[in-house]
Amino acid sequence: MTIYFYKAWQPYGCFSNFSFHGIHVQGIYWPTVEHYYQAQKFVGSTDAVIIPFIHAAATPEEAAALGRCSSRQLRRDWDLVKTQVMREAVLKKFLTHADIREVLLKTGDEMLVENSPTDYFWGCGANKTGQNHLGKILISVREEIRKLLSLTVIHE
Ligand SMILES: Nc1c(N[C@@H]2O[C@H](COP(=O)(O)O)[C@@H](O)[C@H]2O)[nH]c(=O)[nH]c1=O
Repeated sequence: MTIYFYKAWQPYGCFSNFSFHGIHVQGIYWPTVEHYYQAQKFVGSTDAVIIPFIHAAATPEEAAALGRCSSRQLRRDWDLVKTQVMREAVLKKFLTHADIREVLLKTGDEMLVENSPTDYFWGCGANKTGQNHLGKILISVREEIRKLLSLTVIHE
């Protein structure tokens, strides 16, 4: 049975990038994957000054609002790198937090779908025809963690 998730306070909300499960990346702590992801849009761009503000945003909603501002200049390679940026952050999240790693592993081989009514890239969109890249990333992270666990013990 397909597992749908979207808002952090709904069932399987820990799969949302807006859930408060922080990650360390290259020595910097980010309060949510969403903070990290939105900030990466501006690495090396002329609008990189926004990065500390995204980092300091009190909520992921605020971080997303800053990152989604259409008048700012995104890094040129963003469309090429964004899926890999997201995958690395999501992998880090589930390697860092044992409780939600268990939730992810317990989903077995179920399909995971970000049930966003508006996002046809990361989610399935309003009519379920979206590409669901976040769900696909979670499934591939689930597989990678299973492989890692079969080889070694994860050190948090
Ligand atoms: N979960 C969730 C959303 N979905 C998230 O939004 C991000 C895409 O942002 P962008 O590339 O800027 O359009 C990505 O992390 C996706 O999972 N959006 C929301 O407004 N609220 C939410 O609770």
